[in-house]
Parts: sequence; structure tokens; C-alpha cells
Amino acid sequence: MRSAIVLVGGAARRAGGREKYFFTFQGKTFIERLIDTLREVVDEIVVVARDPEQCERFSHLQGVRCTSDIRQGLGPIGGLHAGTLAVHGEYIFVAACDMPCVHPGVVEMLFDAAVGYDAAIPSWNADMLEPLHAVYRRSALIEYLEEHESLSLRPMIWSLNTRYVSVEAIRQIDPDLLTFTNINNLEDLESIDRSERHCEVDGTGQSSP
Ligand SMILES: Nc1nc2c(ncn2[C@@H]2O[C@H](COP(=O)(O)OP(=O)(O)OP(=O)(O)O)[C@@H](O)[C@H]2O)c(=O)[nH]1
Repeated sequence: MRSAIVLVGGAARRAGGREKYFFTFQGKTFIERLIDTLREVVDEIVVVARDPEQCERFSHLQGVRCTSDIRQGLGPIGGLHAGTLAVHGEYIFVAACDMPCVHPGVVEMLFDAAVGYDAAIPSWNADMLEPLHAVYRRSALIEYLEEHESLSLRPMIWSLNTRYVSVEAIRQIDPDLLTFTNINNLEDLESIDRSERHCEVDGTGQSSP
């Protein structure tokens, strides 16, 4: 069984506190786009909100459960902790909510790469990783996160038996690496709206030009 966790509890300071997951791109909200993609590749999807009230905003998403942070104020680490306890799959794809172009083929590739490891994390280089577009082994995360106090994902990644998947390998599936497109502020949103780039995936698993 494969699971996915989508973290939605951030303050989105760079977007002026706006709900980034409800930004729209090519006719759908970010969260709808992401969930539609994940439905193709996982058996279970859990959205992790900051608190139970925030979960009400996601009740329209069919077949998606919402849970909320147990350990508050830890940022994405807190969301990862609550989400990991809520899912059942041994391997979990973890996504931020501001990635409207996640590619199902890349998610599949990360699940395959994670077998025999605690995590499969895309890496641009030794310093630049994509820990919120990555696959983790549930039991390894639980063991680590129960004790973890740091807000940073980095110590966790270092302590796990992590497989780094180079973005060059990912280009074989998603040549322009659109899967990592993330929107931190309104300028980013305007720039993808204006761009000619589309991140629909056609039947061949390739992003369209
Ligand atoms: N459940 C949960 N998710 C969080 C929390 N903090 C951040 N996230 C999510 O984690 C992902 C990465 O968040 P960040 O980039 O650190 O912060 P952000 O809120 O998106 O944006 P900034 O405030 O502008 O940095 C996003 O999907 C956030 O919604 C939290 O405390 N709880």
C-alpha cells in the first residue's frame, strides 16, 4: 500500500498569509491538481492541517482524509509527524501544498527508489534537496519524529538511510522538472500564469511542452 501526505498548515508569510492551496492554475486549485495527480499513484491521501478547524476547508475533496498537527508550532516537521501517524502505507509520498505540477511518473519513480531505504529525496546538488517532494518509509519517520524537537528537516534526512535521487535522473521522466514548480508568493503565481509552460501530463507520461 502507498500513501501520500499533503502539508497545508503553513502560515504562507511570503504569500501574505493567503491560502496558497486555493490559488488556481489552469482551471483548478493547487490542492485539487495535486490530489488528482496523487490519486493516480497512491492508495490513500491525508491532508495535514494546522488545527481541526482548518480541516473544514478540505471537506470537498473526495476520498481524502484530513488530520491536524499533534505537536504544534514545529512547522512542516509537525505536519509530517501527524500525517505519518494517520497513514497506513509503509512508504509515503510527502508533498507541500504549493506544488501544482507534481508529475505522477516522478512520484512512482521515487516510490521505486525508496525500496530498501528510509527515504528517497530528489537532489539538485549536495545542498539543495526537495524533502517536501519525497518518499519516506513510515516506520523510520515515526521512530525519528517522536523525539524530534528541531524545526529543520535536515538533521532528520541526515540521520535516515536516505537515497538521493538526482534531478538529472528525474529529467528522463519530466524533462523540464516542472514537478518541482512551487509557488511561494503572488509574483511566482503571476509568472506561471503568464508562462507558456503547461504541466498537464499526457498519456505517454510526458509533460506537454
Ligand atoms: N501541518 C502543517 N503544515 C505546515 C506547517 N508549517 C508549514 N507547513 C506546510 O509545509 C509546507 C512548506 O511550508 P513552508 O515553505 O515552510 O512555509 P509556507 O507556509 O508554505 O510559506 P512561508 O510562510 O512563506 O515560508 C507547506 O505546504 C506548508 O503549508 C505546520 O505547522 N503544520
